[in-house]
Amino acid sequence: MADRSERGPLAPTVTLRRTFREFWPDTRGMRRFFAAGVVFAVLAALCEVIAIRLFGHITDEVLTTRDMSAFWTPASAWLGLAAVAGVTSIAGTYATAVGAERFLLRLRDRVFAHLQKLSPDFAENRRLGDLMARLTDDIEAIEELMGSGLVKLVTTAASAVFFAGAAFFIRWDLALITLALFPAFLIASKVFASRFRTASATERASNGDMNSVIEEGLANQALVHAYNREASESRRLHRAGRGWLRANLRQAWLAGVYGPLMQVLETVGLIVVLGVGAWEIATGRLTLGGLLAFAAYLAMLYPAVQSLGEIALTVSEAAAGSDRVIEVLKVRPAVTDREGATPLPGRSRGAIAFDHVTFTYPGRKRPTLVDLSFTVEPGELVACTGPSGAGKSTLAKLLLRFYDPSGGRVLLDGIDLRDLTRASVRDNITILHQETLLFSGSVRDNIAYGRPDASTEEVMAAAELAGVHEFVKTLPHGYDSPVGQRGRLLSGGQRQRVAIARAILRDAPVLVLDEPMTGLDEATVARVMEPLRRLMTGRTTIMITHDLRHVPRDARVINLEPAAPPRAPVRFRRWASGAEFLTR
Ligand SMILES: Nc1ncnc2c1ncn2[C@@H]1O[C@H](COP(=O)(O)OP(=O)(O)OP(=O)(O)O)[C@@H](O)[C@H]1O
Repeated sequence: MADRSERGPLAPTVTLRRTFREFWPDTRGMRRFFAAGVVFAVLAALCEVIAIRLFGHITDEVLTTRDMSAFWTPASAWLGLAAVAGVTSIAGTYATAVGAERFLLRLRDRVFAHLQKLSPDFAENRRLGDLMARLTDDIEAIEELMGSGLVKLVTTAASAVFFAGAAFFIRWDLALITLALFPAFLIASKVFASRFRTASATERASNGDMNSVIEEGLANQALVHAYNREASESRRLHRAGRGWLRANLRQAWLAGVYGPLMQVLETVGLIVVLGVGAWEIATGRLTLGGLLAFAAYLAMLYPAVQSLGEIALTVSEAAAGSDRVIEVLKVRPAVTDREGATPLPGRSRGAIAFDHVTFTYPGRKRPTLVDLSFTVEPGELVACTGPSGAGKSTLAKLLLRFYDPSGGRVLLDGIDLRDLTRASVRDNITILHQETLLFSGSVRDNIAYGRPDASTEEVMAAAELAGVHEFVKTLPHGYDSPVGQRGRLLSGGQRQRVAIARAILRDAPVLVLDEPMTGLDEATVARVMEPLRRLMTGRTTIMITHDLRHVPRDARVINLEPAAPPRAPVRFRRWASGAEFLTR
């Protein structure tokens, strides 16, 4: 069998201006740190300019004349300047780091908060490792563009101006000759920057691919072992790693060629200066100290110009990261609170109605639900059955407003869910999923997840009702025992009972059970059933299940058929046993 593909598509390229428009507001509050970084770095550069001038002075006044008495004053000044340059440089680096780290924190928070607003299906349909890479490495790349990169750009440009200015001050005509090389610098960096951007985009995407393979492989390790797929998973990682390696080598090659090319240009400049300078000294228009200082300014100026070119490469790399983050930020939540939406007044009575609901998933052509109508009275238990793919779980997603119907209405207490705030709808509904969802943390943390303010007594009482107490007694640290990643340290039945305790503690008036018995054996089902009945008591319950054996006898049964347009309107038919079928 062929191995699964691990390559995700490259994110669409966005312009630098769009990147700045998107992220510049996030630098609010940090700009003063970046400004301080610039000021200190510029001060340090100024110190260097003066130090070189002192070096020229010492050459002419001490070395050429061999007069030691003229040495001490400029030498002490030079030392003082070096100390000032050191301190300002440290201050600049630290201020920039403070701004950069705070910006990173804010940006990560923002992107994560955005991801949290998207429908849960979004994360499920994406490769988690790739999403994680966007929240870590790609965000760092954006910081390099907007924060430390910008500081570097301004300070390097300022240094270049200082060194060029000082060179002009010594000999403007000589400086003009050397400046003639600058266009060559700029053309070279432009040519390299576009290639570097393509290589960086590939490298970013490959990084996401590798993360995805590692995340999936570790999360599904039991499946990998059971199916003897260790070697193929390793091959997948190797392939993703090779993609990353190729992209990195391409970057290294470009950076490697770029450096020496700049050096050649730099050397040409220096040789021209020395040649012309020697001739000027011979004609007495320039001192040796002047020429050496000029050459030293040039030796500082060229790396600064080279750095400017390198910043263009960093910008390319950062832009590739920002493309990937903007791609995620552009995804709009499937559902938002409409203007004027109000919270549900008080606790819901638990009256639910689906009124001619039609629903098509975004990006799908065929509807999943067509013209579906039914009601559930307060406190009633309704079992929803039907073949796989009929749309049973979709019904739960509409009730929790993960999506809005494409046609018709879903009502809670007679109010269209779209007129209510999402938070108040979800506060009144608890869902128990097919796969019990637990966070790594203690048993207590997981039970209190829906009500973090609950007292220990309340947690214990819920645990008692859910049958958690009997197995918690056997755990080494009782309620403080860790449940492991996704609750893997507990058995399936234990996990389900923790989830029931969590639901009992939350005490919402509406309960949705989405195949809560899936994967449990008969003995475990029997143990879970009793706590489940306690949970259902007094609540409106929709129980989604394949298996009618788990449905309590007093339940009204709704059978959902897969949508097959064109369809006739939905109507109920009495079933011999008293249950009802949804038919079309
Ligand atoms: N996020 C999604 N995006 C696109 N289509 C989806 C999505 N989730 C479900 N579907 C499609 O909607 C249809 C109904 O899915 P749903 O999960 O509601 O069925 P179900 O009746 O609960 O099935 P099962 O009993 O197997 O869990 C399926 O054809 C499925 O492929």
